Amino acid sequence: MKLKVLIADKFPEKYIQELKDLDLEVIYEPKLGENDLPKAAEDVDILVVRSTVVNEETINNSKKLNLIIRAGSGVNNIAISAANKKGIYVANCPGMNAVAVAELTIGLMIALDRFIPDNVADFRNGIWNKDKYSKGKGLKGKTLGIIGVGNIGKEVAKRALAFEMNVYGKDISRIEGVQIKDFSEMDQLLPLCDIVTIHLPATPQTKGLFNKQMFSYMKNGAYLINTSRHDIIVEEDLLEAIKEKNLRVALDVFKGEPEGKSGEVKSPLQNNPNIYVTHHIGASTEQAQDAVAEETVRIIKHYVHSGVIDHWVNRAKVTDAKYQLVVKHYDKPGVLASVLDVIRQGNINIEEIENIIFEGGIAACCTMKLKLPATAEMLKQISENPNVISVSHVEI
Ligand SMILES: NC(=O)c1ccc[n+]([C@@H]2O[C@H](COP(=O)([O-])OP(=O)(O)OC[C@H]3O[C@@H](n4cnc5c(N)ncnc54)[C@H](O)[C@@H]3O)[C@@H](O)[C@H]2O)c1
Ligand SMILES: O=C(O)[C@H](O)COP(=O)(O)O
Repeated sequence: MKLKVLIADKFPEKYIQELKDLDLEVIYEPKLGENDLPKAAEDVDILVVRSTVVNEETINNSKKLNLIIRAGSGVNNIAISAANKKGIYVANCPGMNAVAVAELTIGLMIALDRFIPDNVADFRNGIWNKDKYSKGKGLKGKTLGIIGVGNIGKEVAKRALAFEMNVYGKDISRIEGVQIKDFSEMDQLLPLCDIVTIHLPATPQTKGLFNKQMFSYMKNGAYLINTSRHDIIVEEDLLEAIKEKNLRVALDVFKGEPEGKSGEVKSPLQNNPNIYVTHHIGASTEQAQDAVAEETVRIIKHYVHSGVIDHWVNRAKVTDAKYQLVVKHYDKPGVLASVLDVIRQGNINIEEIENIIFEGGIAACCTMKLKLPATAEMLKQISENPNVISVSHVEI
């Protein structure tokens, strides 16, 4: 039976055809919303989404779902904890839309500095105002703080350096791959920045990070750009900070973003002259959408042909494994079963296991990560199997 793939978001036609060529049953329903998915994904093996929400109900209701691919970067629209409980893989396409988001970020930076959207709006309303709009500060030599220096943050850094800006960064990991000054504390970094741009994932640690306190560290009149996720900013605190400090702000994401691709929108940010909002278009260039779709097809192809999930995001980062047992053995039926039987009798849980065959198919090596140590007696029993070549056991 063919594997069934549901694509529940906009996806380029060329790549849908590539999936069909893999002998998969492909269902393309780009208009499905969060509430349609529990029924629509009930019977599919692979689900591909962009920002469409895959909630707990969709996951719990699914009968065969094995892989959810976020055709994009942020996976916060997927109920990962529910997927974990059912052993459903979640993967994404990291870096594939990074350039597109970086380009939008630079665009927003210039738009803020030169009041481009207001220029256009006035012109469309028959108003000429060279005087009012001739107050750009210029970007050269200004200090940019990049919060979250991952795939997107790095692309922003490269472009800002080409603009001859001072570029500083803050990340939980060491910043590598771009030559920018790495700050560990926001209260040290934010007061230096003329422009702050946020490129963080939405996680429990980043939720509400930009609150009253963070805004208190920012310079009067600084620009703030957020193209990541709305939850990182406390919007009420932002509105206060705009009043108090005359911050100027550009957002590609905001609270209450409509689920559909078109329709009405209502937000308390709407009538504030210090705020520009774009329509969550960071990733929406033809180049980025092609790159994301190509990567999605590659992930599916690799999974179908080898069972390997690339960019698997819900694999446990740490397990309870404390010991490693490596058994080299002749690759014959029943050898591994006998080793596993010894471990079972010792009531030890195997957290991870991998069996690799040497060229020629005669010998193999099985590496097991164990929760508890194997006893000397167990190791002796395993070694005594004539088909076992060697045994090693270490604490990890
Ligand atoms: N507007 C759009 O269309 C659009 C497009 C793509 C991505 N995004 C959003 O941008 C986010 C970033 O995308 P990316 O591709 O650069 O992701 P990424 O994973 O490559 O980079 C995120 C960086 O944030 C860092 N980080 C995580 N938690 C942190 C914390 N608490 N403090 C400091 N640093 C932290 C990580 O170490 C990493 O370097 C995505 O998660 C997504 O939400 C938006
Ligand atoms: O995380 C992402 O990749 C972006 O938010 C893009 O979202 P989209 O695919 O819905 O445009």
